[in-house]
Amino acid sequence: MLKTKDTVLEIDNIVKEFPVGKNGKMTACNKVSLCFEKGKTLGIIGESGCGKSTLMKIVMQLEKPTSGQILYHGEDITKLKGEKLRQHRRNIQMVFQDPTTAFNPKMKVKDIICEPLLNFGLIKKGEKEEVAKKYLEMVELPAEFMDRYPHNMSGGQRQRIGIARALVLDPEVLILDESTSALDVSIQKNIIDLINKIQKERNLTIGFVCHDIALVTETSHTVAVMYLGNIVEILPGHKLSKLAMHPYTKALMSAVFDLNMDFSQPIEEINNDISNKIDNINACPFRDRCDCAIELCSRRMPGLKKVSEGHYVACHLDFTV
Ligand SMILES: Nc1ncnc2c1ncn2[C@@H]1O[C@H](COP(=O)(O)OP(=O)(O)OP(=O)(O)O)[C@@H](O)[C@H]1O
Repeated sequence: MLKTKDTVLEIDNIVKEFPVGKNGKMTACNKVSLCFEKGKTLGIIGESGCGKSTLMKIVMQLEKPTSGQILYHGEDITKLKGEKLRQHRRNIQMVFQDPTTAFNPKMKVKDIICEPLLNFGLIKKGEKEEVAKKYLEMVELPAEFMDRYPHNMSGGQRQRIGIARALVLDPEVLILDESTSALDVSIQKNIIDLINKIQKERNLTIGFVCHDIALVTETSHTVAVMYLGNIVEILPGHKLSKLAMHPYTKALMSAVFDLNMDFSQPIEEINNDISNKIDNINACPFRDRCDCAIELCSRRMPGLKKVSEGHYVACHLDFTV
């Protein structure tokens, strides 16, 4: 995935290893490179344990990478420390899966929304009501909600407060890590519509991590497919079902879109034992589950190759024939 003049944030060759046992290690992200474009949504999909959240935590500076860089407008933010890092945090904000756990239950909505601004000394206490009203309006909640406590709200309403709080510092990039997964389908749709609306209004750049492939397809301009720490395919979101080429992406898609699927049969589970698989850097990580695997797949890791504009696949199969 190539950097363009509109690239805001670049994940550059990120490796994240976690220690396992006494001397072992597990690679949660293996040389991942991705670009976030101004005003666009980059969706990241893949089964549980493939490394999506770890990657987003590195982007958010909640985890340090083992190697690689995160470039925000060309500056490596993994090297930032102290006040520079604190100030940088305003640029990239995150909405968590369950905002309830992130909120102080003793704080009123207006305090929750305004806390980041007060922390940065950007408003005075007397301005809280005015700011809370503006942001409640943005997330389509009535102004009276400012005096409520989080436990007096529904899950969807709480998530709207989470979005308001994340946007109050006017970040350029918003990371949504399974931010709608805990909600009912109809509420999910409302939240996604709201995020799409805010994205257009603010030209917001979004990173969208989600299990729901249909939702990602609908929302993301570009989708990156992750398997055992590796990006195996990158393609335009709205063409995901039509253009998917990597055998893993196709398997994911068929599990979602095949209406003739026999649901009485168990869906094949991901092998979560990542540790001994991913560290074989001389092989394709998907080879053991791939019906199309050839001899080369066991001895060489395929790199991402461009197959058409905005479409990259990491597979030894020849897609030109
Ligand atoms: N702090 C940690 N220490 C050790 N291993 C970790 C740590 N954090 C994550 N992992 C491992 O790294 C791998 C990737 O985890 P991660 O949470 O990034 O996956 P994910 O794709 O976001 O999964 P999910 O969708 O279930 O949240 C997993 O095997 C996980 O067990």
